[in-house]
Amino acid sequence: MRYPSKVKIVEVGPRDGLQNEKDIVSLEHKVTLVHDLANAGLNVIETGSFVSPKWVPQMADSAEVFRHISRNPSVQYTALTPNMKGFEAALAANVDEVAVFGAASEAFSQKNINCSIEESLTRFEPVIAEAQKHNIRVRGYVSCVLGCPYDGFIHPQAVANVAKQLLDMGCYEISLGDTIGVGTPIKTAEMLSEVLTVVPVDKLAVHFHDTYGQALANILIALQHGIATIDASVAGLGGCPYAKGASGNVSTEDVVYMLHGMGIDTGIDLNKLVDAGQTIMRALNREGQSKVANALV
Ligand SMILES: CC(C)(COP(=O)([O-])OP(=O)([O-])OC[C@H]1O[C@@H](n2cnc3c(N)ncnc32)[C@H](O)[C@@H]1OP(=O)([O-])[O-])[C@@H](O)C(=O)NCCC(=O)NCCSC(=O)C[C@@](C)(O)CC(=O)[O-]
Repeated sequence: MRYPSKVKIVEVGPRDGLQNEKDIVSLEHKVTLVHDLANAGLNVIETGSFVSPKWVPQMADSAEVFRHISRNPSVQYTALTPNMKGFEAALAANVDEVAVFGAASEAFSQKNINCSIEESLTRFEPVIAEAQKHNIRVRGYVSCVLGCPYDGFIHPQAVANVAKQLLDMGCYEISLGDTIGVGTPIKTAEMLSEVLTVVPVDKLAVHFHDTYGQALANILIALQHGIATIDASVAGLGGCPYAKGASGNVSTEDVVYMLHGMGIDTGIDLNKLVDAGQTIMRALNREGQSKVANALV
């Protein structure tokens, strides 16, 4: 079996990780987290989200987070932008890269961004066009690729359709999100095989939540399909406020440990990453979800 020799980790902890925290995390803790992650060698950090503060109050200070971070030139500091209002705020905050986020499930699209899949793609069009004018790369997320909290089963063809449309619209990378972490390895393989008929492997990323403890097994399947970009969240922080019951993302520490154990390079210092996770979990006053971090500590 051939595996990629190098994997890009997209660290989503400061955004996907923190967005579901009930108590507002202080600006200082958010900034420290971003700095610690950059120090650990992460070079793509999803730092915030320019969404409605009524919908996701925890992300209301994203512009402030961007203003207060000291930027490491080798790091891309990215953010979610669901519409032009979000994109304009991201531009003002000097974000390096933005992401639009669609879904393979109609019900989730309505609950999460208050519009149908088709309407969401129409809203993304000007965001992508404007980003291109400013030489800002746009990532496209597809949520609920292996199941939806409202619609249940999602057909792989539905995932492939949205992924292909986002690619054709100009997204440079498509991240396939198992938003509620229900996927299992064979289902993951079936979904990836379908998406790979329309999206080249070097344009794909995977984004697993670990609700049912399947994330690492599913990531292994993605690696076997040649996918070399993996989203993860330090200490396994996370969950989506519009996907009830969804637990955190797969923890970055666990992914890095597995990849290094397979001889795959990530450029990340695992000990510094574990420290970053410990620091944010102390601030949140609870234990992190990373098995590797808990074992090492
Ligand atoms: C998309 C909207 C805004 C539509 O929400 P809406 O209510 O339909 O929007 P609207 O255009 O009618 O505007 C309503 C109000 O929101 C304001 N507004 C409008 N846009 C913005 C903006 N960008 N930034 C700040 N404010 C904004 C707007 O100005 C107005 O303010 P008001 O006049 O009432 O005071 C809303 O549904 C929303 O913000 N949703 C975000 C939900 C979200 O962030 N979910 C979590 C991220 S997705 C996820 O976690 C999954 C992922 C990506 O990780 C992958 C995976 O795990 O699978």
